[in-house]
Amino acid sequence: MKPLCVCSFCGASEFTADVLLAGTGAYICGTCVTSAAQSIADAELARYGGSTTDPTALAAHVDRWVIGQERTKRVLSVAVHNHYKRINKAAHNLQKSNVLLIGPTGCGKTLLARSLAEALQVPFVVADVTGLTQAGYAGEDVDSVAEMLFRAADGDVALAARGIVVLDEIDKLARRSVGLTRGSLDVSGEAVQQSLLKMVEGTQVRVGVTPQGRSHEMSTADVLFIASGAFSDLAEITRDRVRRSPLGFGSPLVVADEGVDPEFEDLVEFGMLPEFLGRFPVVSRLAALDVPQLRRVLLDVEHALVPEYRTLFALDGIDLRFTDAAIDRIATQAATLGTGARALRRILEDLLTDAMFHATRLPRGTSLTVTGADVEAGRVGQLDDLLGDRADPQKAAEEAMRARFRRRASG
Ligand SMILES: Nc1ncnc2c1ncn2[C@@H]1O[C@H](COP(=O)(O)OP(=O)(O)OP(=O)(O)O)[C@@H](O)[C@H]1O
Ligand SMILES: [Zn+2]
Repeated sequence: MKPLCVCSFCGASEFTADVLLAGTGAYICGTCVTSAAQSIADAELARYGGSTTDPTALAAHVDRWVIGQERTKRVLSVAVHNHYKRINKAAHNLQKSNVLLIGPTGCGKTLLARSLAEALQVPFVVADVTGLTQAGYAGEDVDSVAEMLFRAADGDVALAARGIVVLDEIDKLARRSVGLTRGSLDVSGEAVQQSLLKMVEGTQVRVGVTPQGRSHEMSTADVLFIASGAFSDLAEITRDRVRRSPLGFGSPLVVADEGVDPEFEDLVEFGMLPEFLGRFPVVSRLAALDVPQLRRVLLDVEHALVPEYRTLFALDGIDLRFTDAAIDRIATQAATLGTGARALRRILEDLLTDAMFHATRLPRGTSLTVTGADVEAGRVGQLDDLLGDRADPQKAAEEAMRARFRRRASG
C-alpha cells in the first residue's frame, strides 16, 4: 500500500514512523521531534555553564562596564552571538565574524572585548601585535598567541579553542610603517600581517609543549579575533576620498567627517593588506569619550575610579570626598590629554599621591575633600591644614631646628 503521509525530515511513512505529526503542508515523526529537541538542548548546554550568547543579554552585561560606544556594543554583541551560533550549531559554512575595532586610545576597545569574554565565560588574551614577528624570526612567535589562550584556559584545549583574542595595535602593521625596534630582524608590518592570516582564519597549532616533547593540537578556527587600533590618520584618508567623490565634492552633507565611516579601500590605502581585511568582515568605529562620559567613568560604572579611591582611603580610616566641581575639572582635564579614560587615573594618582603617602598619619575618621581648585593645583590643599608642618619633611626638619635654636636662645 502506498503511504499517504511521510515525515518531511527523514521520509518515514505512517507505516514506519512511531508518530506522525501534521503541520501546514508538512509532517514530522516522533524520532525527528526528539532529535530536534536534543539539538536545541545541546546548543543550550554548549553555552558554557549557563552563560549566554543572547545579544541583548551580552550588551546589558557590557553596559555595566563600558560607558558609551553604543553602536559598537551592538555590533560586537551580534558578532559574538553569530560566532558562537556558528560554533555551537556546527554551521561552519557561515563566515567567521572576526571584528576590527577602530578608535582612539583609551576609549574602551579592549575593555569591551574583555567584558564580552567575561559574559561568555571564555578565556581572553590581549596580544600586542607589534611584539609579534613572522614565524621563525626572533621575538614572540605568532603561535604564542595560541599558547597564551591555552594558559588563560588553564590548559583546557577545548576551552582555549573557543576563546577571544584581541590583536592590539593592529594599525602599527600598516604596510608603510616598517617600525623596526633595535635588535629585531628585518620584519615589516606587512610580513606580520601575512603571518597572521592563517591563524586568524583557522589553523592547527601546537600548544603546551612539555620538556618531554608532548603537546596538544589546538585549532584556531573557532577562536574569535578582535583586531584593534587607533588608525590615527585614517580619518584624513576617508575625508579625502569623500571629497574626491562626485557626491562629496562641496556637499554640505559630508562636511562632518565624524560621521563618515572608513571604507575597505581607505583601510587598504592606510596600509592594511586586502587579504587581512577580508578576514575581518565586521568593522566598528569608536569615538573618544566626551566630558560627560568621562564623568561617568569616574562615578558610575563597574569599577569606577572615584569609589575605588574612596575604598583605598577608607581602609586607612579616611573619608575621601570630591566636590562636583572637582569631578568636572578632572573630566575636563582628561578630555584634553588625548589618552582617553586612561588620563583619569593619571590625574587622580598625581592628585592623591601625597594624600595617600600621609593618610596613615591622619586621625581615623578624618574627612578629606578634593575641590576644583585642588584639581587645578594638582594637590589636595586641605592636606596641609590637617597635617600642619608634618606634611613636609624639609619643613618639619626646619621647624625642629628652629625649636632647638629658640630653646638655646632662651636658655
Ligand atoms: N568607554 C569606557 N567606559 C569605561 N571605562 C573606560 C572606557 N574606555 C576606557 N575606559 C577605562 O580606560 C582604561 C583603558 O581602556 P581600554 O584598554 O579599553 O582602551 P583601548 O581603547 O583599548 O586603548 P588602546 O588602543 O590604547 O589599547 C580601561 O581599563 C578603563 O578603565
Ligand atoms: Zn522523521
